[in-house]
Amino acid sequence: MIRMNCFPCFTSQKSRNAPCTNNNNNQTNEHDEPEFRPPVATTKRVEERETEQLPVKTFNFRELATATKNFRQECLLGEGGFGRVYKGTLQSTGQLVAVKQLDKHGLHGNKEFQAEVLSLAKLEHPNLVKLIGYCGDGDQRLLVFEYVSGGSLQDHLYEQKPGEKPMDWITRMKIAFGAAQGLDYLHDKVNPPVIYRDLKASNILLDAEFYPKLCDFGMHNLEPGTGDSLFLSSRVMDTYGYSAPEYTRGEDLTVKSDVYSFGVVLLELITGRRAIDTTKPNDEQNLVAWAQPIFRDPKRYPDMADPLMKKNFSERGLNQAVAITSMCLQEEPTARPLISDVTVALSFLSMSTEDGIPTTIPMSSFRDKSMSIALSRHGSCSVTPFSLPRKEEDDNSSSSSESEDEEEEEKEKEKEKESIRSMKKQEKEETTAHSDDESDSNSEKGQEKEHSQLEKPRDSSSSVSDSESDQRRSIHETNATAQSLKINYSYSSEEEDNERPSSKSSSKSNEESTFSWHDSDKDHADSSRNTSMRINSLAHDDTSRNTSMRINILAHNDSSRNTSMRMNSLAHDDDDEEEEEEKHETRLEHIHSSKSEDQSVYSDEESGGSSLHQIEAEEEEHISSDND
Ligand SMILES: Nc1ncnc2c1ncn2[C@@H]1O[C@H](COP(=O)(O)OP(=O)(O)OP(=O)(O)O)[C@@H](O)[C@H]1O
Repeated sequence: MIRMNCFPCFTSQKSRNAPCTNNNNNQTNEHDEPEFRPPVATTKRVEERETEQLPVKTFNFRELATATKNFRQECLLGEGGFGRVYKGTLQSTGQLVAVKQLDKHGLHGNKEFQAEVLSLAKLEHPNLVKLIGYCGDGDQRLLVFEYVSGGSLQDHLYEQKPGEKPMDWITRMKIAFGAAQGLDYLHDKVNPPVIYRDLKASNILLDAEFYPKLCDFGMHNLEPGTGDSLFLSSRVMDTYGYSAPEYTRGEDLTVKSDVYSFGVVLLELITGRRAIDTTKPNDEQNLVAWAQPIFRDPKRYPDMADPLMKKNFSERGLNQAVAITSMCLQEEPTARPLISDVTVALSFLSMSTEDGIPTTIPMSSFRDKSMSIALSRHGSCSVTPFSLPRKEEDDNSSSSSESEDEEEEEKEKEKEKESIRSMKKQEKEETTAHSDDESDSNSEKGQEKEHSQLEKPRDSSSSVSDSESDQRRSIHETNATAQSLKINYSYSSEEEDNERPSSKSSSKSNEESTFSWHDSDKDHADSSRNTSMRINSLAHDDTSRNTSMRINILAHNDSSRNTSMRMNSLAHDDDDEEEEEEKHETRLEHIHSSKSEDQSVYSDEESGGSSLHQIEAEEEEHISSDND
């Protein structure tokens, strides 16, 4: 039923005839002339004021009725769980807006509504649809948002217009990156964190340049009929396919539930398949259920990709994206990565690598170990178990009390344990699944290693819009930060503990290392055996001596050769899991070689000790850090 259609006096003959573009894919630019301008005399604003200290306006109902041509059908953009959404033009400024008319079931009181609106208005980020204002006249509950002209991600993935080109890989990764940034803002930059609860492809809107903006965030308390099972069930149906397993188990939702939903969206971007598609055969209708067995079989990753992309993507990038996705879709919430870590990883994947420059994700970029563990597991980095300190955000924690630090560390350890448990569980499943095809499994390991190396971004020089350039600046900053990060790495968790900012400084805390990974990629034929890892151990001691150690990992199994350094990852012993988890650590121990002093063996015991990589280590001593 169409509501609020009783304002004929606000609609001129001209406006009746004027088309109200309700095609949300019409690429209308916000700066274009608005297509509808009712006569000034009939649309005089009764009231518009800035709500105290907040960039949100109150609109009266007439104003919004005018903007949407009395909520005419032709202005209807669509109807969702909250109510109908109309495209409109604010008469006072000519700005295009989306007016969301909240369903009146379970109507919230005016004060309650206002309070919700004010807290919504505080959420501002380039990747979130901006709330411009609201109307709470009488029993009206309307929200006015910026209009996003390009339609939703769902439209572009599944409801393409004739002649519309399918989205390419980089565009998809950029959309994922932008959406992750929006979510990261809600989870990490807002206090208290906002759980989105409703992340899905139809809630990711795209502007004319495919810049993503999340909508319907923070609206939980405005849901119609909250507490009314009839209305709740219709929304759950809509979100079905995106909801985390804990939701179906009746547990509380957390930020990690959003990470799960994000994983589903990422999977949709990669595969071009809907989260739920009832037109597909039974075993393919639920996207995650369909994808789970494929996650364990990297050989099948390329078949997973959206056929519309016609394999126009780097296989390595695909493998990394799938690795991130499968991590987000872990059954156990605590085993899923932080969205901030997903964001960092996607910042690298959303960079074009057409020039074939080897790319790097510094492990130090990740705040939580689960992401580096996941990427390591998918062969993106073999040197997982370095104990990494948290990123620069934690610098702020120096002001926190010691008990908070301890609590934080406990949580970290718990998360790490959970990740390892989850990995082991999955590894066991894989072992069972592949026990009848050992040779395949071996070749997979090789393939994973070959294709899943981490990528180094390069700057894009194309001209961009303001918002996009902001985003690129942000990408650049992220990368610059990541690349310049010095890892205070330690060889055991005890040592790591000693290196926490809150700890008393020790000589170890002054040992800083930069870590970069040069990938062996198919694209670089000759380098396929020469994955080179450069570790610059910068000893900031009184003599300012920098020790730079170069380690080349040669991807073959000849362990008998030339060893001077051994890296043991002690995280794998089924007999004594708890103890091993405590020992989750990497050791560098120098062992002697019969042939050469400058080569090493990297022993990855996590993979059953079967993969030994030759490491060539050359120690260079620099007199000053200037030489680095
Ligand atoms: N700010 C906006 N700019 C442009 N179009 C919008 C905007 N907000 C919503 N829309 C469009 O309006 C329609 C309804 O959106 P709405 O968010 O209410 O529902 P939904 O996302 O389809 O479902 P749900 O409410 O269950 O999430 C969708 O087609 C959506 O793309």
